[in-house]
Order: sequence, then C-alpha cells, then structure tokens
Amino acid sequence: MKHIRTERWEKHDRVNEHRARLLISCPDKPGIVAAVSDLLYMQGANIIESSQYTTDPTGGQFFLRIEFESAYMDQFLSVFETKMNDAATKFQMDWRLSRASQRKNMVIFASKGSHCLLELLWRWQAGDLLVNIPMVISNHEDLRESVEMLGIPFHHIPVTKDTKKEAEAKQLELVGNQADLIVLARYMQILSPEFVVTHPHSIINIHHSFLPAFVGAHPYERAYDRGVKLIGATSHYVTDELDEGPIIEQDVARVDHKDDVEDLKRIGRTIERNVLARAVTWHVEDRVIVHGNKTVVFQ
Ligand SMILES: Nc1nc2c(c(=O)[nH]1)N[C@@H](CN(C=O)c1ccc(C(=O)N[C@@H](CCC(=O)O)C(=O)O)cc1)CN2
Repeated sequence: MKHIRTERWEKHDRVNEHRARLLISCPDKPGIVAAVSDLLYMQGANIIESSQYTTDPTGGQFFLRIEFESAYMDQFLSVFETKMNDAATKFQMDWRLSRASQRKNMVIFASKGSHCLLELLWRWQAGDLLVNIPMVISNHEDLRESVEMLGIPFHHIPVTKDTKKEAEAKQLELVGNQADLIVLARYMQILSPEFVVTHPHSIINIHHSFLPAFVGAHPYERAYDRGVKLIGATSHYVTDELDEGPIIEQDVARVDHKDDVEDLKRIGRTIERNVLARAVTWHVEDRVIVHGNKTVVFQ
C-alpha cells in the first residue's frame, strides 16, 4: 500500500506542476501590480492568489506575493526572467520566483528535546509538510531512533565550547549544498557568524519565550521567577544577534501562580511545536518576505 505521504505528494505535484510563486519587494509607487500582472497575462499565466502590502501609500515599501499557473511552465520561465528583470530595474524590485512543485530541502538540527523535531517529522510523514529532509544533525544521540525509524539519516556531532569550531565545520561539510532551509528544532547551541552567513535568512529557530522577553538560555526558569501570567514561543530567522532575528510567528498561553517551572515547560512545548511548524510551513510555501529586521507573512 502506498504511504499516505506519497499519495498526498503525488496529488500535490499534479496540482502544483504548473504553479509558481513570485515574491516582490520594492519602493511603493503606482503601476507595480499592473506591470507585473500584465507581464504574467501577456505570457499566458493565470493568477491564482495575490497578496500585497505597503508600509506607506505615499512612498513606503511595497510587498507582493503572486501565485500563478501556466500550462507551459518550462517555456514560460525561459522567457519570464528576462522580462521580469526589465520590470525589476524600472521599479527597483527585489524579487524571487519558485516553482510550487520544487520541494525545498530542509535539514533539521536538534539537541535532546524531541517535541519540535517530532512535530516537523510527523507533518512530513503525513504529507502535510511538503519538503525533503536529507538529514537530521544533533549534538546528542537521544533522538537517533526516532529519526532513523522514518528512514531519515541521523548524524551525531558532539559540540562543546572548546570544539564548537570543529563541530560546525563537520556540520557544514555534511550539509554541503543540500539545504535550502535549516531548522533549529530546540537545537541548544549558538551558531557562529561563520555558520550563519552560509544560509542567510534560511535558518529558522524556535525560541521558547514570547520575544523580546527572556532572550537567551533558560527562559522558562526566568519567566517563573518573574511571575508571568503569559508564556509563549517565537519562531524567527537566525542572525548573529542571539534570538534577535526577524520574527516569523509567535503565540502565547495563560499560566498562573499554581504553575511551577515544569508546568511552564509542559504548556510551552505545545506552543513551541505549533509555532515552529507554522513558521516553517509559511517559509516553505514562499509566504515570508524579510524587510530589515521584520517579516511580512502572506498567510
Ligand atoms: N546565531 C544564533 N544561534 C542560535 C540562535 C540565534 O538566535 N542565533 N538561537 C538559538 C536557540 N536558543 C534559544 O532559542 C539558544 C540556544 C542555546 C543557548 C546557549 O546559551 N547555548 C550555550 C551552550 C548551552 C549547552 O551547551 O547546553 C552556547 O551555545 O554556548 C542560548 C539560546 C540556537 N542558536
């Protein structure tokens, strides 16, 4: 019997074989949507979904996401790039295009905590998270069995303060050019600038607090000591500044005086895994545009 993932992927590929997504960011001015939609129309494409946002209609930054279909996508793309570059020059656009059927390769980094990793693996196994997972890398052995039982390679690379440089070199050698996206699923090691620069705005972390509160290590203990009435989780792109990268998604839950630190962690685990899964899904579906240290998310 075919695995449910395979069946869902085959259905997805049939629907998305002729679809592509165009993301644009540029200074706002009249005529942008008309120029882009005309370019698509003149090449026989049909717009399926279009979302836009401007920071200031009198001259801010404009953001556009268009999902479109073309019966002849290969031929369409061979011509589109040249014409799009002309429009991009005219409107000073940053733009990127991706084919909906081109599944991104997602490498996951984890430590000992399993909840965020397993949420991603479960959604992948169910065919709900449309990515390829070339490998999982961990600085501990604890999660090997959970990963390998799904047929995904698991690589254990221990990390200590003294061996971090060598460990990262091994990680990067393993990842090579296999990762369109790296997800830190409660990976508890700070990545060096030399690592982060290899995957700009393509490393997603889940921080176990409602940022900007409680940046860094042990947020639940600090939240408990502070007597908070809300805890939360934040998924963000990784930058050199710890837990300061562009936020993609957040959520919170109520807690009270009866909850101890272990209660906060238990309640928090549900928030973390769902926040991370939403952020990863939106990134994979090309719904996130980074602008400065913020994001625009066309959900
Ligand atoms: N360059 C970045 N790397 C990482 C980020 C980030 O935003 N930028 N987020 C962290 C995840 N994280 C909180 O969400 C976090 C993980 C680890 C630590 C920390 O102090 N780690 C120590 C080692 C702890 C240990 O050995 O158990 C360290 O790396 O020296 C703080 C925050 C992931 N990486």
